[in-house]
Amino acid sequence: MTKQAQPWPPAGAEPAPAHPKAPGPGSELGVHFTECFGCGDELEGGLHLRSTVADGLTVRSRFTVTKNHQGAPGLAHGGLLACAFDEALGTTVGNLLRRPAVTGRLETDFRRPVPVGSTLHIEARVDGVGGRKIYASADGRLDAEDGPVAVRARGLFVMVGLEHFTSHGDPDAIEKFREQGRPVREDWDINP
Ligand SMILES: CCCCC/C=C\C/C=C\C/C=C\C/C=C\CCCC(=O)SCCNC(=O)CCNC(=O)[C@H](O)C(C)(C)COP(=O)(O)OP(=O)(O)OC[C@H]1O[C@@H](n2cnc3c(N)ncnc32)[C@H](O)[C@@H]1OP(=O)(O)O
Repeated sequence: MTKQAQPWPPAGAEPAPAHPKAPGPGSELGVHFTECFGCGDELEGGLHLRSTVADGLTVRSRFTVTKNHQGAPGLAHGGLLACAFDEALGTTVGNLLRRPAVTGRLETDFRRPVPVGSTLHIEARVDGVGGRKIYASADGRLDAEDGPVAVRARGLFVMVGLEHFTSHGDPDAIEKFREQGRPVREDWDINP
């Protein structure tokens, strides 16, 4: 049986303009939570992904693969590459639309091996919105912004209210998150 490619974003999705208070081109997005495995600076073995707004609805992220991220000897583990894309897509959605959202679905295509020591340059964009659903996609290139594509990903994010985090998360960690003062500021649209 032939598998039919599904349109992306799906029919019915609409273009999603950046939030009026979204950080502009050239803005460094920083760490959203210091204990985050994707971007946090407190975890030695974390991915330490760093992100910068490019233009429009695009964010460029960088992640250097270390020995902490291996699957096969000397090569990145696919699950950790998926984590890097979850982070890159999530930070794109969160910061540009300024709505709390969580990953509902994440698809990854692994096209080339990613060696330890290489840097993955991930370009992510918001493709559209339909109701509470946000569609985003990203390409990851090896060692340069115009390097060969190693990984591609698509994510479906679902807008949630703050209660998603307060009712399911750890109160102490949430308190630490609040004390860090980021990224929930007055200019976020909190209630979906
Ligand atoms: C003080 C607290 C902190 C506040 C934080 C605030 C801001 C965030 C901060 C910074 C942002 C910056 C950076 C972020 C960086 C990285 C982000 C990483 C993101 C993650 O790593 S996050 C962890 C993994 N993630 C989860 O832990 C989610 C577990 N999950 C659930 O919590 C529920 O499952 C939920 C909420 C997803 C939906 O549940 P729900 O009950 O609210 O809504 P429902 O089920 O009705 O879905 C609504 C519509 O989405 C469609 N839909 C849902 N899932 C789908 C799927 N898989 N495939 C296709 N469609 C799907 C339905 O079909 C329906 O579509 P329709 O409306 O058309 O019917």
